[in-house]
Amino acid sequence: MVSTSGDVLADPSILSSFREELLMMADILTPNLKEASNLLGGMRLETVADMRHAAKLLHSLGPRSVLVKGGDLPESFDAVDVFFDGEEYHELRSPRVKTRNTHGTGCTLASCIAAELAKGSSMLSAVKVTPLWLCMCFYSYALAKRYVETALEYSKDIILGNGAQGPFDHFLRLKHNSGTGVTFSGNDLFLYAVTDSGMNEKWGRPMEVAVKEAIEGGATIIQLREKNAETRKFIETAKACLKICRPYKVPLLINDRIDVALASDADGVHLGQSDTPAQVARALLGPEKAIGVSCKTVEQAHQAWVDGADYIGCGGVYPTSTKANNTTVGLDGLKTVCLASKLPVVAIGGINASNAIPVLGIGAPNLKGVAVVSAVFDRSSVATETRNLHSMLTEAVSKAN
Ligand SMILES: Cc1ncc(COP(=O)(O)OP(=O)(O)O)c(N)n1
Ligand SMILES: Cc1nc(C(=O)O)sc1CCOP(=O)(O)O
Repeated sequence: MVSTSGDVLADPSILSSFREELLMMADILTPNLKEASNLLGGMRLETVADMRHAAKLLHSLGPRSVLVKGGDLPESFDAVDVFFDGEEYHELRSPRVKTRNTHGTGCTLASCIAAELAKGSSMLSAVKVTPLWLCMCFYSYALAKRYVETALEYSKDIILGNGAQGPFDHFLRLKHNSGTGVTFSGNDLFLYAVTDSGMNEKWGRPMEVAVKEAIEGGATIIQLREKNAETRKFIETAKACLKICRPYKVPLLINDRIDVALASDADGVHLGQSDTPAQVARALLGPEKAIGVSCKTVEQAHQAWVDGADYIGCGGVYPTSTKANNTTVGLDGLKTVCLASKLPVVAIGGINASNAIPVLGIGAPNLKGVAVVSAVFDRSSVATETRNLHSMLTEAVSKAN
């Protein structure tokens, strides 16, 4: 209706249609201060308390939840938004990004919320208007706000056009990969090789050799899983392996250790349920690094998505002797988690060339591949075993399509 800079984008005659027809159909209403004021007959909005009052009044007009955006609130150093779901208020604050490039932030935020809600649509329609639905709306908003903040920060110094405001850059994620040339996608999970130093020692192979052979055999992503390495040695190993992975554009993730991922500029981390929460990892690593989370249940898979993870690892599919006391979820457990997950999934646990095909055959489109340790690293030739597994998986997938 009205841009943050004050430009009127729709004729005031539209207000009555908004109030009488549109608002009661809306899942969420996301006015900026000027729009909220217009919808409420010119009410003055100068403080966060005013915004809370406005959110409540707007909610009474029909939308299921309201987000009053305070990006241009005069009395605040922070960007404060007020979210109201009819029962509870949430305030989200973030430092104001000093930039003229704010054109389109409101539309982007709303589109991002819509996209996040759409990604969860099956669960939304299943639970209808329950508290969980309201949570979904709030979390969609929180993810959208993080995206907008990151894009604003990324494009704050761009000089484009002569207007009072400039555009901000929506495509940062496509362009910005810290210059590494590696951007994670779900398809990277196809053949996930997870290292094990004990197995390397047994076969007399340095880690770098094992990683190189796995990549040459067709591994599409590597995870360094070093349970006993000293921190400095772990960082050095990670840096050495990154030199091998980068030319192939194969992402290299670090198991558990965010400090090692940061110090080595690895492409991300894989976290278990008792490790650093993914939400904290995301805040520490930023938006470009990949984050995977181990999940055995539907609830854990939902939380991983909410926390901003990029994929989940689900297992143990079969019993394994690589990880002590690991609970097996079986093919049925894997399928249940996959069908509930909005993130891509990689299956793990006891998978090898003799039993991988039924895993890919469970009938879950977001199951993107298998993660293996002993099937490739506890073998005399890592390259040969990886190549065999890769060609078997490729053949199985092409037959299924
Ligand atoms: C791809 C993938 N999936 C699951 C795991 C297991 O991680 P976690 O639960 O943290 O257990 P440990 O690996 O730390 O023993 C994984 N590493 N990779
Ligand atoms: C590291 C790990 N995580 C698992 C889980 O179920 O989350 S199973 C596992 C070990 C997988 O080793 P292998 O391929 O040799 O069975």
